[in-house]
Amino acid sequence: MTGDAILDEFRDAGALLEGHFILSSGLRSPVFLQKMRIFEDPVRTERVCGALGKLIRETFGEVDIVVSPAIGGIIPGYETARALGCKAVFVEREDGEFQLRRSFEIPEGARVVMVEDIVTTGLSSRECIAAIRKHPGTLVGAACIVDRSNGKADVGVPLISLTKLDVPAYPADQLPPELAAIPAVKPGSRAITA
Ligand SMILES: O=P(O)(O)OC[C@H]1O[C@H](OP(=O)(O)OP(=O)(O)O)[C@H](O)[C@@H]1O
Ligand SMILES: O=C(O)c1cc(=O)[nH]c(=O)[nH]1
Ligand SMILES: [Mg+2]
Repeated sequence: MTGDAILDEFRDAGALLEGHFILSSGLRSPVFLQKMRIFEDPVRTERVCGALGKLIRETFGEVDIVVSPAIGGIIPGYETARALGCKAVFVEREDGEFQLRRSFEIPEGARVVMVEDIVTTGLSSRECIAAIRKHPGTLVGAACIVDRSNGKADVGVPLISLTKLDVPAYPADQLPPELAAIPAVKPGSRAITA
């Protein structure tokens, strides 16, 4: 699947949003990829994650476990694992920090790939990787559907993506006037409390 075909999936799903968004990192952007509009469609999700699984196998070889960061990573992690024929587990926040919970295990000798939906700064990926590294198992690399950092994010292991984007993201105190004029919304789950 080409990078353009991936972006067409986002367009066709109504997942390519324009407005004023507060990203997980706190940065602001006029563009948001609402991946859940992809994941609401199992057939589209199978197509996209099938392509990610293929790229992972070509790049990293056989994999035993996919680990993803909740919430956004859970569905693509599961579907990519299905394409790879391996297990899917996820990390979730406990006191703000990603942890492997629910009796999930990453045993000694397991070949692990981290699967993220979207990478912007790479912060969530690095946090997920830090949680993975508390367990035995060998992290062979990281993969995402869209890399909004255009290849600039450093997650500490090789990161592959189905497509790269170069979209603006600004610190909150450096907004261009056209963005400052629009009320900001925060679609993601970081810092949401019960
Ligand atoms: O590379 P980063 O700067 O970390 O940004 C990307 C992260 O932001 C989103 O998650 P978010 O924390 O918004 O929550 P979600 O997974 O529940 O959507 C997305 O799912 C990635 O995990
Ligand atoms: O950086 C983010 O938080 C982010 C960007 C994006 O386009 N989509 C998303 O789900 N999260
Ligand atoms: Mg996320």
